[in-house]
Amino acid sequence: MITAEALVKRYGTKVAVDSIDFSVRPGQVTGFLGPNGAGKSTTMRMIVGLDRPTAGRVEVNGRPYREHRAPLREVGVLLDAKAAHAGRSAYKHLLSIAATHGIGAKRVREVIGLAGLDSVAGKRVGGFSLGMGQRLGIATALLGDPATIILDEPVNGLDPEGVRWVRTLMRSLAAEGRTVLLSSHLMSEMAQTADRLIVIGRGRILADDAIGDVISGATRSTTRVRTRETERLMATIAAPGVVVSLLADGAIEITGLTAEQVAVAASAAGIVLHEVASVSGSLEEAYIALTAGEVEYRSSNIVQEGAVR
Ligand SMILES: Nc1ncnc2c1ncn2[C@@H]1O[C@H](COP(=O)(O)OP(=O)(O)OP(=O)(O)O)[C@@H](O)[C@H]1O
Repeated sequence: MITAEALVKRYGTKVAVDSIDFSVRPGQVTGFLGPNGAGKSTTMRMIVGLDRPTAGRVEVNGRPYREHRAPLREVGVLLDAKAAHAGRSAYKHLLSIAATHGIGAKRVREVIGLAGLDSVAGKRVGGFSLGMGQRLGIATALLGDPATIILDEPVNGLDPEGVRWVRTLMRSLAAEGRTVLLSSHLMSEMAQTADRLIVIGRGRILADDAIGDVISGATRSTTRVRTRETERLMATIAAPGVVVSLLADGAIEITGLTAEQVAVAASAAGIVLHEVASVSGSLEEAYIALTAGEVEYRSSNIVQEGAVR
């Protein structure tokens, strides 16, 4: 469990984290999202005692990180995958960290296997690809078999198999009752991995909820219908607040009525529907909507994607 109360970090006049409160619960994967410069890394660094809060507090399992007697066994962290000593082998790197924390060589071999590094364990870390470095970073985070795991962009540089591995690993760690906090800019991946989301922008919390509620709160659901009697259906369902758009593929998209309401109205009018479906928004749409006014670094020419209307 991670809890933050009125947590603030200022660098000179720059407010990186602006008095935020949140809790990250055990048994779930919590996604940490926000535009570049939103304050995610700063918050994660404060959680693990690498940065001192300007005000407020943040605790892991009821205590500030630094006050834990065996922090590596309490919290596993991946903040910078390039942090490993380049001249050492992966095995020696892990062994040296393990040795200073009273962790045995057996656990080192376990995490090497868990991270899929068996075949390269004896190779110099300096020659590792970005993906191998990420795997080593995750192995390091798991070394102390911690109850809380914090990973900043863990899938960065991983191939599709590696991305899936991280997803499965995070889900299974949460299923074991651990607390998992994960940042990523990959929305589709986050949508498949996280149970809850904390979204921040310019150091403030924009959303903190179950992922489905974040999406439904920030996007609108539409009803997608296909019929040979498009015009009659449009006349049947016409009402204030109901907006109908004809899509390029011949289907129609309706806002303001649920799929059930459309089906009932069509049935009462004797209109045959070939397709009727409720289409909810995506996490990417929700994220873009939530962070629209909060982006520090934005490209000047944003192309709107979407259906032809
Ligand atoms: N050591 C520092 N000195 C001064 N400003 C800093 C420092 N570290 C971070 N900042 C600023 O604080 C803000 C938050 O940065 P942070 O790295 O936490 O964002 P982030 O959400 O992790 O971004 P990204 O997605 O790009 O990693 C940014 O405006 C950043 O420039």
